Amino acid sequence: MTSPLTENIDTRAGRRGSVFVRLLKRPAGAISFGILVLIVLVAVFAPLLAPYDPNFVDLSITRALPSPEHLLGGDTTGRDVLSRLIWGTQITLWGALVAIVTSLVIGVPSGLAAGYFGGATDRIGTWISDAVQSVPGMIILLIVGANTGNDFNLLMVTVGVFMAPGYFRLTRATVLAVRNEAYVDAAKVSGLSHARIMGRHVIRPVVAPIVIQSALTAGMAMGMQAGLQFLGIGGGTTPGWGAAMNEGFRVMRTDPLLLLWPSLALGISIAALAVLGSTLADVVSVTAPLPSRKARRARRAAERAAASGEPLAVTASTGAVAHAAADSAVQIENLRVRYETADGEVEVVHGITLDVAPGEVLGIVGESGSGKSQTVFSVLDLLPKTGSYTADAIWIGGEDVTSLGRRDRARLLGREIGYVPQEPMTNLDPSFTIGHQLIEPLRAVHGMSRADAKARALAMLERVGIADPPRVMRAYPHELSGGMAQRVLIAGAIAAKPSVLVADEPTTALDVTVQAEVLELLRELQQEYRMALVIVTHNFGVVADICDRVVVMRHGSIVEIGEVAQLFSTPEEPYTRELIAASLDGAESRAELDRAFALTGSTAQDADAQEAAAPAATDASTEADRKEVRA
Ligand SMILES: Nc1ncnc2c1ncn2[C@@H]1O[C@H](COP(=O)(O)OP(=O)(O)OP(=O)(O)O)[C@@H](O)[C@H]1O
Repeated sequence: MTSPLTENIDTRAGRRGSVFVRLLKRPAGAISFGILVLIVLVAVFAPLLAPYDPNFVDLSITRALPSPEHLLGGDTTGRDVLSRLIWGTQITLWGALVAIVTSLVIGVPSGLAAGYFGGATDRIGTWISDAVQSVPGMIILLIVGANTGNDFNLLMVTVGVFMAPGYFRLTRATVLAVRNEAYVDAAKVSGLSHARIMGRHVIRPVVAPIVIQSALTAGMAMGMQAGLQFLGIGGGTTPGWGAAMNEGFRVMRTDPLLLLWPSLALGISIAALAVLGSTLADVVSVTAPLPSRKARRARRAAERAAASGEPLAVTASTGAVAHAAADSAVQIENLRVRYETADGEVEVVHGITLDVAPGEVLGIVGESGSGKSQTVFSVLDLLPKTGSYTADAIWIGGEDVTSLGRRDRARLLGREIGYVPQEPMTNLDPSFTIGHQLIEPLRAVHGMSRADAKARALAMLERVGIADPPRVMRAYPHELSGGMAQRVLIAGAIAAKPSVLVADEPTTALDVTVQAEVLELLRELQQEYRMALVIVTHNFGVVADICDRVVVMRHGSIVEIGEVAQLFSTPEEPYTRELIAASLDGAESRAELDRAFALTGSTAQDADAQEAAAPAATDASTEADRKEVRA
């Protein structure tokens, strides 16, 4: 029997094959790769391949033309040209390797830190990178050469330092593009450390551009090294290609072959590296990442505000609290969120106060742009770099977290607070299997053994209604439907049994048939684990279905807070009345649904039960629908 997962599998990735196979399928890729493999083999086996000692002088072959004994002839001092070229391959590749490793070691971590942390780290890193680029490299190389007795390795390290800004800029730009991706936020919320997020999730998209850049940089390093030896710097007695070119250049008129051989070797190597780099770029087809969810949302909201002529900042209004801070699961006092924009600082949440009791379900409802997400992002400490908040206090689990350092604050994530995002797909890292993404936080944050973490992950997947947990553990995110991905994220969010679960519009990105199941699942889990649940939504239907109390927000302020039943029956604010009318207008009531089901001989509850029993099958049809729509 085919499992729902198999039905859902998107086989495009498999058909495309690995990058390496695709590279070799292109003639340019195969030829350049073949040439480079040959060059590396020559370098590695130089002692076996070279027929003579590269420095052995036999005056009888001085400036000799090619012959069966000396295939490329002899040089001006009577040494075998072929042997020197073969040994030269080794020294040339070694020099390029030293330069590349140096620039990678300096450029990639600093670019990663600058892009990921931004702010002062970014400014200082960029300033140093610009400064290094503005220094005349050749003069520094001459100084290093003169003061170190032309030490070859030190010279190549210096070349590496001057090439590091290339890696810095590339890494920084790539990280800037992904650092606001939802899966990076999801990794933060699951409690992973910055170092781990950078080392596992942020570095992935950097790898392909770095490999491509390295192919090009290797060619440049070879050219630099040959250039230095050509100028008589760093050559010494080493038979590098640059030194051979220097010698050949001096006798170019009488013995042109002595210049030809090393020039050919260098030219072919650099060309092969350049062709390999550009073919690799084609194969990987590195495209600019899409703008992040937050950026898209900010842009949409700004466009809406501009179209309606509404100012972003409105008069502040505070909410009310129903529980003492120490008894609350979450309590926020006078929260303000601000953003730096091109027009200066803009306040988008204006001093709101609210609380959530342990085991309570609180809905935060409001139209798009009302500040719901900014409120929960502040609690989760997930505001983007341009955003900041101030609050008199934010209590989580009876502790005021505003007095905690960033590190201690981050420790709460994944333990005290779980987070279920709006867009399940973008919150899963496409580079790792589902199993890895569930197991990693359990091991890193909760110190579980691999076996325990795996058992917990499997149990959680089963609990959230995944039909074949072992199979889903081995799957990649693109192999899941939206509903399955959201169940996976819910499993991850509750795996550590947090006391508060924050769900930011958890059903918005899902098919309507799956929305009800996911809400039902959240409600069941909230009751089973006795968690507080904060659910952000723009839909009063969701509020009516699942919440105990509701906070109505508009333009960054709280309009009304109340028990759901009371708010529905006697809303105090005209805006709440409008919102309820707009949300429920046209929606079928439970009674209507039951009547409809009665005609077919079943009830709405029966239908819910059937859906819950076959969630993955519904997901499969959802995915099929999605594919149809895509087609
Ligand atoms: N990065 C940003 N820069 C500037 N303003 C921002 C940024 N992100 C959000 N905002 C602004 O903050 C306000 C509140 O946004 P928020 O994301 O909280 O809205 P929301 O109520 O969650 O809306 P939605 O239902 O669309 O998610 C909006 O006016 C938005 O323009």
